[in-house]
Amino acid sequence: MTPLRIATRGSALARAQTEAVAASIVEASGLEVEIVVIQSEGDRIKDSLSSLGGTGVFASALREALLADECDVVVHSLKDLPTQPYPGLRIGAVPIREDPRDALCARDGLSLDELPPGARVGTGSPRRIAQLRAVRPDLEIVDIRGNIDTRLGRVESGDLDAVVLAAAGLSRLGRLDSASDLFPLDLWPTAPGQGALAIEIREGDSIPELLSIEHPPTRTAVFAERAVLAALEAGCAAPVGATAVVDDDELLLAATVYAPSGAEEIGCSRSAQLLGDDALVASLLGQAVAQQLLEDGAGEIAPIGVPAPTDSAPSDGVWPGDRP
Ligand SMILES: NCc1[nH]cc(CCC(=O)O)c1CC(=O)O
Repeated sequence: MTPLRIATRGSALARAQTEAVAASIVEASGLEVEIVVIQSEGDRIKDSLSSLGGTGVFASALREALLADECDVVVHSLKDLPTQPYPGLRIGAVPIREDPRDALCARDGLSLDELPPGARVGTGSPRRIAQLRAVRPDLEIVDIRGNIDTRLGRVESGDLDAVVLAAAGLSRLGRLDSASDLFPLDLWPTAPGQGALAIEIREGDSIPELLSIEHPPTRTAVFAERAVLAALEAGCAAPVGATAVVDDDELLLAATVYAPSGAEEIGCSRSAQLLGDDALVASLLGQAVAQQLLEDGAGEIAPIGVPAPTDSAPSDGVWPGDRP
């Protein structure tokens, strides 16, 4: 039997999460697997992400490999996938989500409140910048990029007082001990899909073994979060946080759009009963939240597109996640 070829980016985080996915597939199905490492443009280029020309730089090399039959399955960080569906591909599984919160990794175990005035905090994400400015306008925010170890290294070297990173990434790399503060989602919603993975496959393929790693409540929650961004027509520079959770038969969704300066924010939360077509409910709830945000003026405070949402549900595709 030929092994299932599972492709990943080459970063330590991507490899760690792909190895975990591969291990659960093997454990659940006994399938033989092979991990294929693919270099992406996003990994090679060290400039700021915004100069790379939009979303999807991390995903595109992997997707091309999938379409070229160089692999059978691709593991992505869901929040890095653009919202539009990719022709010929679909999301074959969404595994159970890790902690979706953002973490502060500060020197001396400091919390955000305890950072001294003017402390230097590194992040490249417009959402995190706006959130930091909103609560601590005195901080000096330093635009950084690079992988998680590089970012943590800038705190260890004393160059920065702190960085903000996803708890999920820290956890997957065994670095959660570096987190000195975990931000509650109700005050600090994170990127749509943060903490979740997308297992992408070719549209026409059927890989029943993937069912063993599918977690339907995670899929429903992240699709609702994605639907907000898709309906906001938010570009990659849009400071938008969204967080959804499935509780019994209820889907709860909250989203906030920030002015880049952090001086203003507009939030909305809604819930819906899950009775049947969960993907449709997720999509409609996301659209309703986005529409409310736009009615409340989100388009005036943040760089987002503002066409009125149509009454057709968006496909289950992908959306412009925020940047690292
Ligand atoms: N933008 C890069 C990226 N993509 C996924 C994660 C973390 C893991 C996840 O959210 O699933 C990170 C790093 C970060 O934001 O700190």
